[in-house]
Amino acid sequence: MENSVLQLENAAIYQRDNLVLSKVNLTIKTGDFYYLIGKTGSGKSSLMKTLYGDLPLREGSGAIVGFDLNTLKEKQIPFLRRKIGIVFQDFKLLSDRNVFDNLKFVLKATGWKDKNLMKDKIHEVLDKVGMKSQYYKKTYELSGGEQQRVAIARALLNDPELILADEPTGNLDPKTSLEVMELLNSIHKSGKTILMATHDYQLIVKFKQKTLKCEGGELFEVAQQATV
Ligand SMILES: Nc1ncnc2c1ncn2[C@@H]1O[C@H](COP(=O)(O)OP(=O)(O)OP(=O)(O)O)[C@@H](O)[C@H]1O
Repeated sequence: MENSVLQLENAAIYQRDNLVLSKVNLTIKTGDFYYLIGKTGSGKSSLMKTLYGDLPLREGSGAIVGFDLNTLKEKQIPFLRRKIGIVFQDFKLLSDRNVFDNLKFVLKATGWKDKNLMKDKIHEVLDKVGMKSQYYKKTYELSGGEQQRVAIARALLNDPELILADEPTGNLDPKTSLEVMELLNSIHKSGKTILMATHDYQLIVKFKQKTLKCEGGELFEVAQQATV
């Protein structure tokens, strides 16, 4: 489909030999924001991992940000990950270096060379997440919410076509979760496409978006949650 960034057709999602989801049909277009919900063990993370090349797509067809998931080779995975920003529940920042160097590490690993351009880009993304003034801090000096902001900044570095966020508020208290969600919402409003797995009912009620549910080994779209 013309402006789709993600398309799965009749896909089956496996963890080793266990079939986790079958008959998955999904199209995400530029500018969409989808939640991915479902009980623990229902397959949310397995689907995400298949999308960023951590699990192979063995059945059905799949395309993401211009890559064919059926024929994706190991050596293409870093290039795929340059075009998607991934945000994890546990932030996955490097604790031995400061905020600036965490982001510089990613830029260097993805082919950036010019020091001034790297510096400008790092300050630009940190500014977007409200962390510009804390660029010199070690990541262990930051609160969970601040660490997740830096992780979101990291996901924005290469101007991704799609952001995959797997339980981004899972380690945060309710107030901080709301703040991080507001940030993701503003990033969406600035034109980014987001797929976000979450357990957090508070958030999906407050910030209504299109919602996909994993249940009974299948994936389907459900009505947006009504305000309670
Ligand atoms: N590394 C693995 N090897 C084998 N099976 C796995 C592995 N990881 C997950 N599974 C199984 O795959 C199924 C789906 O797990 P998955 O982590 O995708 O669920 P989830 O919806 O993300 O759950 P949660 O909300 O708890 O993160 C579960 O039955 C789980 O036990």
